[in-house]
Amino acid sequence: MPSCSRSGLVSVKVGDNAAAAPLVLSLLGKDTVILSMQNGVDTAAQLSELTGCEVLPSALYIAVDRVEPGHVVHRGGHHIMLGSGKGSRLAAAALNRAAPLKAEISQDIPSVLWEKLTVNCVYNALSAITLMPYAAFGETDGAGAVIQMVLEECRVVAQACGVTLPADMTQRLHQIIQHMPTQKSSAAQDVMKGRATEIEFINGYIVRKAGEYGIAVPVNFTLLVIIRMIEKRLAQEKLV
Ligand SMILES: NC(=O)C1=CN([C@@H]2O[C@H](COP(=O)(O)OP(=O)(O)OC[C@H]3O[C@@H](n4cnc5c(N)ncnc54)[C@H](OP(=O)(O)O)[C@@H]3O)[C@@H](O)[C@H]2O)C=CC1
Ligand SMILES: CC(C)(CO)C(=O)C(=O)O
Repeated sequence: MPSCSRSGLVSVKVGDNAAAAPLVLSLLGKDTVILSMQNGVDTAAQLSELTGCEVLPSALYIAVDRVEPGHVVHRGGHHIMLGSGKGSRLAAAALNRAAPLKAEISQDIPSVLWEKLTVNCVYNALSAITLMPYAAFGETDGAGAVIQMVLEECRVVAQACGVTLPADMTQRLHQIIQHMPTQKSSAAQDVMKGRATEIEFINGYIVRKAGEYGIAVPVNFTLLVIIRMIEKRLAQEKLV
């Protein structure tokens, strides 16, 4: 018999985990399963450290945009992959009941999270810099080549970390454009709202890991620094 009866979904931006941790803890029941609905490879582990509780990681292929308070637009995708662990079956069942989603449990969540990280490395920064939806990347001369360069850097770093990205990753990236063409990345939404992005946990993660292994990742590094500059400008604009 499963021993967990409730699921708590954490979907604050990763940078807000520390601030949100006391609230998360105050809402926990004895059997609550915490599910991180956040991007990034190690963000569930970070939340687990902050709360002292087991946190299930997940990878979301669901494009949403909170266009105003209380108004969320779904722009495509309906797939969630959960890590396996205490309460994961109940959490997946609850998600499948609550919304027209396809929640599944993966026995190899590190690979799933690295694949999702690669999707985010490719699309989040490009969309945040250009403020364009994913369809634009399929239509812009040269964008495909940039996407491929980001992917190949991620592939080498993933391999150094012990994860082999799927051989058909280029096609998988293309499918993202097909499944959510009108979506602007969560990072683009942050920029449009004048907020800090999660870039340090996306391309920034690749750059840090690449540094540990002595791997050159110039394209990811360039995207990271451009977003840092945009964030700096947004922060300065808030001061005036
Ligand atoms: N948007 C998308 O399509 C996707 C997003 N993700 C991931 O999901 C996560 C959430 O992203 P997204 O939904 O876009 O982010 P949003 O910024 O739209 O939503 C974050 C929410 O967290 C709330 N929040 C912030 N700080 C706290 C706090 N200390 N206590 C309680 N609530 C807090 C915010 O409230 P307030 O508005 O009042 O500040 C806001 O409602 C991210 O990790 C993102 O990478 C993954 C896949 C797709
Ligand atoms: C699924 C996707 C790519 C949707 O835009 C996302 O994870 C994000 O925007 O952060």
